[in-house]
Amino acid sequence: MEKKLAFLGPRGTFTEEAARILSLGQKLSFVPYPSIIEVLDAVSKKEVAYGVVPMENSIEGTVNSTLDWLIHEVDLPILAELALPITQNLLVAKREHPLPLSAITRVLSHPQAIAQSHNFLRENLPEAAIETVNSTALAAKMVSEHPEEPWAAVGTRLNVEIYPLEFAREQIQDYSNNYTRFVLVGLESLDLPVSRKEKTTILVTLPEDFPGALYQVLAAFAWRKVNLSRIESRPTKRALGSYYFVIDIEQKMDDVLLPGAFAEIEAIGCQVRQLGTYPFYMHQTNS
Ligand SMILES: O=C(O)C(=O)C[C@]1(C(=O)O)C=C[C@@H](O)C=C1
Repeated sequence: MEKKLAFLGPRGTFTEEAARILSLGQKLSFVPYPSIIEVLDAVSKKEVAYGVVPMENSIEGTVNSTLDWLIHEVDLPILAELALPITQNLLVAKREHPLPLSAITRVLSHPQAIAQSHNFLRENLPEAAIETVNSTALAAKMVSEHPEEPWAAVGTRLNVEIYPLEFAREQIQDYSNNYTRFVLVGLESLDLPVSRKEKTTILVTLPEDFPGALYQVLAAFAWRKVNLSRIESRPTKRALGSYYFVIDIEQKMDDVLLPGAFAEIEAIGCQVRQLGTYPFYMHQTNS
């Protein structure tokens, strides 16, 4: 039986696009789930073998629900990561006479997509009500199902092929260099293409009342000349002002350097949890 891969649905999300690129050449059946949390839970409960979810956008930053669920609720290794260029478009239902922008009363999309097109929406549709939903494709589907309403969705070009929609305006994102990083998670291994870039992500908990602990964590990598590309603090949810640090390391897990750095960090009372060691891919074009 074909293994299943869960993605943030419905059909036509950026996440589906990322999932298809990440699993190229594999025989997998794709299953849409209505939210990021449901994707991660489906993998954790082994309803599916793999899941793909968005992790970070270059304009809007971390997708908190992904990171928090991976930290607090499930124990799923990251198997691969893909950076995909994102272009947002204003989509309306297909109709006989084009709908002028000034007639649009409601704009629907995923909060990240709204945030990526904030200036365009403020300048061109100042009167429209902005409403957030679970994905860009859900917004597109809802707009296409109500052709009689002057509504618009912010979403991918792909949606125009899937739903009866047309472009009201193409390329509406506020910055042209718009990328989102997606992660593939799963409890089973997968044959992935070799990549020139490998990464390791860890979660570090600092001891309480230890002045300079974060400095010492960073020092353990610095003197080994290990490159870090991200350090992000997320609340532990246990007390106000108590944080985890999520650190992206620009190399795969090895036998010497990283175990040495982790042991040094643990020796000062920190906890280290590996979230994955995986290949990183960069995709240059999108649909
Ligand atoms: O709604 C979608 O199409 C998604 O795949 C989600 C998502 C996100 O969560 O960041 C993915 C990429 C874009 O940054 C906007 C939305």
